[in-house]
Amino acid sequence: MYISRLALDHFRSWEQCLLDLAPGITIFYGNNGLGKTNIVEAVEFLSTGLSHRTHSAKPLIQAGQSSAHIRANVVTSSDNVQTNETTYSLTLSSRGGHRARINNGNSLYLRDIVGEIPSVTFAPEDQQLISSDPSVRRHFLDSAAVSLVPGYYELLQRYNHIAKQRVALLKNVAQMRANGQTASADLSQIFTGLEIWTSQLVTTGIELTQARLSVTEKLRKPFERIYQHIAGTHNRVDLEYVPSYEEILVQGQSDKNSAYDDIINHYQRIYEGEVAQARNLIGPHRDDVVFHLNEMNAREYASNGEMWSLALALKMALYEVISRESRENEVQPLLILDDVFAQLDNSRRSQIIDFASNLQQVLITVAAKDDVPEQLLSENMKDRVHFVDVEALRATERVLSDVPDLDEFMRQSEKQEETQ
Ligand SMILES: Nc1ncnc2c1ncn2[C@@H]1O[C@H](COP(=O)(O)OP(=O)(O)OP(=O)(O)O)[C@@H](O)[C@H]1O
Repeated sequence: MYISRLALDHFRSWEQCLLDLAPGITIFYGNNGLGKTNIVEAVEFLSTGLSHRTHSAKPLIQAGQSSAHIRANVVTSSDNVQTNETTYSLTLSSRGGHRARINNGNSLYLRDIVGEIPSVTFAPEDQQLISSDPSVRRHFLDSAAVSLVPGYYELLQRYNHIAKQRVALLKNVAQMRANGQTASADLSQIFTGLEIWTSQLVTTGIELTQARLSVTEKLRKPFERIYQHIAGTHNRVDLEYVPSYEEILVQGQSDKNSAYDDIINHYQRIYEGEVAQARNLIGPHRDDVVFHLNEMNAREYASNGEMWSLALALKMALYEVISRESRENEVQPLLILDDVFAQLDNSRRSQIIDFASNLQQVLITVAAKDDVPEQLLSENMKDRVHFVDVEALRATERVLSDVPDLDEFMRQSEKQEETQ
């Protein structure tokens, strides 16, 4: 699978951008701040509904605009013979409620197309995957699960919505108590609401926890094998999912109902604390993942280099698992390497290039052409490696941005091609 054409409209710093892409390795180069990461971030968002740089879609929309568009023509092929071309388009709105479309079909939600173009992104932020706070590791789990668990994106959105509603009610209770309203019809209505939202939170949270558990289980073995390949077979590594709903691990996955009862009891025990802090004190939004390196918690003991290797092995494992699971559809995920070479030593750089060399499509960003590793410039890679000068692309944008509407813009550029 590869993207043959990418069009952006009011996405981050891009007023408009139209790019034809080929299978193989495409390297976007240009000075800092030109918009290289913005291009690959658009692909990542279209693929996963998530960005490695932001938790909300708002910053993805060009400042001063109310919406942004991403459109990608995706070619699926087997044995390099093109079999199908599909156009995925997504309109991000600053008011939320993003809309998507496949070819000229009906209007869809973002959740309907998430995972259709599987991808894995390596970014400089990966170095902090092991060491930084749990939200970064949860983001990794979510981006893995959207490609591996059908319906996960919607489940996550649902959970976040329920969690927000529940917090609003906890705040109401705290407010009413502060005002001395300890018994009123309003308060008993809030209690009923709280009971309903808690029940929904637990049901959705259990599903989310089980999905994350299954993703971690799928990653564990390939992660260990790949880490040993990178760092030597004497190393033992493991991945441990630490769910906030620890009752799930005690009960075992099959016993959903008794886990439900135990978690509801847990919420009852911590109710006073939740009201005092106006927060959901337990739930998948507090999950974490622990990396064990030679029986030690890597977060506390691993060196910087080891943390890089753990993160690379994890991402490579994810790539392998997604490839394996989508094999029957003959879909090979896209690989995005955003500005990673400058931070890696020669050995890790080689490992990542060996990994990327034969994949169907790899999108790479580098600040300068000199940052491109030698291996990618060798004679035998010549036919597979393509370069995009992002400064020149910006210059084209200025000409094309006279056309205000993306659809019109796409039609014009297609017509232009036909006449050439
Ligand atoms: N929503 C937005 N609206 C307008 N401009 C934005 C928006 N979000 C980011 N930018 C601009 O995009 C630019 C950064 O783009 P990007 O991160 O793609 O750069 P880059 O070419 O990858 O640079 P580097 O090599 O430093 O990583 C910055 O100038 C930033 O101000």
